[in-house]
Amino acid sequence: MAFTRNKIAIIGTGNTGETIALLLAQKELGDIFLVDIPEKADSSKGKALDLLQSGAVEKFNTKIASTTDYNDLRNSDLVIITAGIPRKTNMSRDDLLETNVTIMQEVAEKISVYAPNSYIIVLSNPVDIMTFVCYKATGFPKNRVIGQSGILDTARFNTFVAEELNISVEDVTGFVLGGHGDEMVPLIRYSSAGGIPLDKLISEERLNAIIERTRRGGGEIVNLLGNGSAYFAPAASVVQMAEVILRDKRRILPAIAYLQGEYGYHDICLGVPTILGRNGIEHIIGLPLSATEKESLNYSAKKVSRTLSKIKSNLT
Ligand SMILES: NC(=O)c1ccc[n+]([C@@H]2O[C@H](COP(=O)([O-])OP(=O)(O)OC[C@H]3O[C@@H](n4cnc5c(N)ncnc54)[C@H](O)[C@@H]3O)[C@@H](O)[C@H]2O)c1
Ligand SMILES: O=C(O)C[C@H](O)C(=O)O
Repeated sequence: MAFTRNKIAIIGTGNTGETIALLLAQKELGDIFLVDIPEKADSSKGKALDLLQSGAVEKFNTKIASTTDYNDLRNSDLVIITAGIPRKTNMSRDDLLETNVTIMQEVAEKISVYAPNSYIIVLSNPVDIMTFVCYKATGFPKNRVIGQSGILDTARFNTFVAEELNISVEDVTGFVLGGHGDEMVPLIRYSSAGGIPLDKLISEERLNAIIERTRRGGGEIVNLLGNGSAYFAPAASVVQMAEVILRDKRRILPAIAYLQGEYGYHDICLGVPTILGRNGIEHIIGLPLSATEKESLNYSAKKVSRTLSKIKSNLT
C-alpha cells in the first residue's frame, strides 16, 4: 500500500505561522509549506530552512519549504490561514477588520483555485468574521472552513482555574462558547475540575473574576507584548485542531462554524461545541442553555453580527 504524507500549507509566516510550523513539524503531522507575500520571500525561506534544520536535532521527519507561489499549494490537505495584521496596545480585534478582510478575500480565492479539496483552519482576526469571509470566498462546504478561538479561550480559562485551585491544569475542563471577543461566554455549568463542578470549588466572586480575565485574556497579552499579540497558545490551539482533523480523532472541541439555525443563529460564524474529525466539523453539538446562558450567547452573537453587517454587502 502506498504511504501518503499529509500536505499542510500555512499562509502567513509571522509569529503564529512560524510557531504553528514548529509544533506541526514536531508532531510529524505532514509536510509543510510556508506561504507569505513576495516582500517576505527571503525571511520565509530563512524560517523554513531554520525549522528544517531543527529537525536534525529533534529527529522529526518533516519536509518544510517556503513559497510565494500558490501553485505549490496543489493537493494540500490542510491550509492554515494566519495572514493579516495583529492588533497592538489599545486596539480591539475589530480594528483589524478592513485590512484583514481584504487579505482574507485574496487568500481564500487563491485557496479555492489551487487547493479546492483542502480543509481550512482560520486564525486571522477578527476570527469569527474572517471565518465567514473565508467560507463565502472559497465557496467550500461549511464543514471544511473552521475557525479557531474556543480552544485558546478555554486554555486561558483552564489556566486561571488551575492557578486558583493550585492544581494541575490537566484536571480542568472549561467550556467557552460564542464570539472571540470580550463578550465570549465561559459556561461554568459545563466546566469542572477532576469531574467536580467548578461552583463547588470556587466562590462566585472568584469565578466571576476568572471569567472576566478570560474574556480579556488576549488583550492582557497584547498590552504586555506592546507590539503584537499572543502566539504560543494560539499556535498550540491550531495544532490541536490540525491533529484532530488529520488523525480523525473525533474529539469534542469548540470551533467557529458557519451556522444555519444552530442555537437559533443564521448566516453567521460563531464558536460552538463541535465534533472534529477527518471531515472537519463532523457535527455541531446543540447544548441546552439556561435563560442567562442564552442571553450571554445572544449578546456575543449580536456583537459578531454587528461587525459582520459592516462588510457583508461588500462580499462577493
Ligand atoms: N484566532 C485567534 O485565536 C488568534 C490568536 C492569535 C493571533 N490571531 C490573529 O492572527 C493573525 C496573525 O497574527 P501574527 O501574530 O502571526 O501576526 P504577524 O504580523 O506576526 O504575521 C502575519 C503574517 O501575515 C503575512 N501576510 C500579510 N498579508 C498576507 C497575504 N496576503 N498573504 C500571505 N501572508 C500575508 C505577513 O507578511 C506576516 O508575515 C492576526 O490577525 C492576529 O490577530 C488570532
Ligand atoms: O488578542 C488578540 O488580538 C490575539 C488573539 O485573538 C488572542 O486572543 O490572543
